[in-house]
Amino acid sequence: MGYDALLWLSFGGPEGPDEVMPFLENVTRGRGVPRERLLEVAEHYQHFGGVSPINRLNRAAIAAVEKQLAAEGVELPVRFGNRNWHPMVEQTLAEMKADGVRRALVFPTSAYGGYSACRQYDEDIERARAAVGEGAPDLVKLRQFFDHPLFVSAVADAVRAAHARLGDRPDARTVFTAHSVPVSADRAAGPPSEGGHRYSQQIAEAARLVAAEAGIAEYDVVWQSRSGPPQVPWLEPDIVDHIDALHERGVESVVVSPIGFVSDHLEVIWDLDNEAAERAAGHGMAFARAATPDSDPRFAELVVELIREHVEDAPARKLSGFPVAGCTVNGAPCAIGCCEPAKRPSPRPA
Ligand SMILES: CC1=C(CCC(=O)O)c2cc3nc(cc4[nH]c(cc5[nH]c(cc1n2)c(C)c5CCC(=O)O)c(CCC(=O)O)c4C)C(CCC(=O)O)=C3C
Ligand SMILES: [Fe+2]
Repeated sequence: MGYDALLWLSFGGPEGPDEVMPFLENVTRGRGVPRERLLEVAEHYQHFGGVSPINRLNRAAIAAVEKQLAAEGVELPVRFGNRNWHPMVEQTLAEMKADGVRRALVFPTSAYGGYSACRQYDEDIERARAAVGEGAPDLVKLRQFFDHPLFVSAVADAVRAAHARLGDRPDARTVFTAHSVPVSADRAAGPPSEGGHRYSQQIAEAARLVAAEAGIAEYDVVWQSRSGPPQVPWLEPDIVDHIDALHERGVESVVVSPIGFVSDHLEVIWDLDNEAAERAAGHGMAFARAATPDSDPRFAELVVELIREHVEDAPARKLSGFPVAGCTVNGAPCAIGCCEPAKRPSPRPA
């Protein structure tokens, strides 16, 4: 098929208490995130013994994809590399080169466009290839999949299951949440000629598709886990504030679907299962958090389908009218200036 491997490219997370601060420093290097925010987030990790579930979940998802590849008779070894923590993508790519890989597909663990969700993975690819230098494997990134029917149906079933846990109350409110980003980053998301806001538009579209499939007429789209200095505007409302607002409107039960994420990483198990759930409990509201799609068998099918679609040059199976995006070679952006990193405030006055 012209490819020697699949590189599973993810965010990374610490796997012990001593790894938390070095990990956080990698994530926030040069990004103007205040020290206080870093220390606060470090606390969240320390509640779990300094271990984020993200690496374990990626390894489990990779095992499922390996099984699916074998079942479909596709011979493609899968390698795991991260942006911010071990196994670091630079190291993985060096090993791939040593093993004779010349050309690999890349599956990034984000379904969406935007700087943090798409373009930054292109930068990771570029950085890793530069680090490996001469003879670095060519890397072809697979497309964004927020509107793929397998993604949508896996999330929709998880939302249905969460409603069932609350006893299928007709008044239960469905709330979709995704990682907030600076308003400036969302404005810059997508090809410059197409008006920006591609990240928030795709989140809204995925929520619409999931709600339609789950038969939910009314729902909200909100944001979580904002970072950065307080004076910089990020996408709002925040999930926790939104729970207050729902309570004030008399809503008594809520289902929260982390549609912006593929797995239960730390921002899901802390910011939702802890902070948002506690706020709901404080108001006496019933609360259920819908599962993320990575543990659904359809997720492995989705990954293999994206691979086949690419190598067989088959038409993209998708439910939205947004153009196919994200599939580029060796870290090139989708278009000149696409999802350009937003200008970030300097951490210190210049
Ligand atoms: C859009 C988006 C996704 C979804 C797309 C995708 O999945 O890739 C995502 C995923 C994740 N974000 C994660 C963790 C963190 N994100 C941070 C900071 C930031 N995220 C941002 C955006 C996003 N982030 C932004 C604009 C920042 C500000 C700094 C910067 O501009 O880069 C910080 C720094 C501390 C803080 O201030 O929160 C941490 C620790 C983890 C791993 C959790 C674990 O360890 O299990 C995952 C999967
Ligand atoms: Fe993040």
